[in-house]
Amino acid sequence: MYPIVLKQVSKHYRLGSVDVPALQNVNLEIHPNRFTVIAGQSGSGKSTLLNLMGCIDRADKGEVWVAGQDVRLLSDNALADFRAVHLGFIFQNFNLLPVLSAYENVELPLRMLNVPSVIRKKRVMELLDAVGLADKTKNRPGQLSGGQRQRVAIARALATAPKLVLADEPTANLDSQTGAGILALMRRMQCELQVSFVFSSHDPQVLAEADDAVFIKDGQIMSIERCEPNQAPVKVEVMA
Ligand SMILES: Nc1ncnc2c1ncn2[C@@H]1O[C@H](COP(=O)(O)OP(=O)(O)OP(=O)(O)O)[C@@H](O)[C@H]1O
Repeated sequence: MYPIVLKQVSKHYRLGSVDVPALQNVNLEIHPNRFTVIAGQSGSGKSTLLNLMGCIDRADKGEVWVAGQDVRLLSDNALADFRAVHLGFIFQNFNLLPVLSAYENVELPLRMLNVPSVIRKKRVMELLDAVGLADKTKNRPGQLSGGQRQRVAIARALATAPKLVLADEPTANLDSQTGAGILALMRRMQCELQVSFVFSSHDPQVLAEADDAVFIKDGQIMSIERCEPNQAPVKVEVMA
């Protein structure tokens, strides 16, 4: 099963009396357990696409299937619950709560799902250990470097064991060396936990790490390249 399927998806924004087309008739399948990068220039529609995949926003037209669910059928409340169970999110600005410690930030999604405290503690400590921050559990975001904050955000995104993590420009606010470390960490977590990662990015470093690359321009998919290990990328036909 594909973690995400989009069929003929369109999205417009209204800016006063002006209609802004952000996505037009997008057809896309995200393959499981891979790094998929949505690449395109500023304003091409990457964030809009990621927001629809992450059930943060709704399409005007077309079908969005996430983890086998047609998300059009879910009410706003059901959609929020669905997101909490099935999806993890990583943002370029980390979006950690500044008043909470690293431990509490990672614990939060588990609290929201009423996971018992003993299980929460085990899970949070395992994840903070996995991202190399076992000694920073009490630090607040303001007491961590940018790379360390993004590590906390990765641990938080994985806390509920989602099969799909969406990352909006995850390396944009990091220097290239720290960004490379973050990408390597996400790759390791992907392999160990069998998670699909979907990134939006114009960072060449991120694109170089992609298994699958989706190139978008003016709200339309221009091309898709899928790359098997140790093989040259294969261009696949974009569905009209
Ligand atoms: N809330 C909004 N209201 C009106 N227009 C919007 C809104 N959000 C995005 N747009 C427009 O929709 C189009 C796609 O925007 P989107 O943010 O998805 O692009 P992007 O590729 O993520 O850009 P960037 O790389 O700069 O973040 C652009 O023309 C943008 O101006």
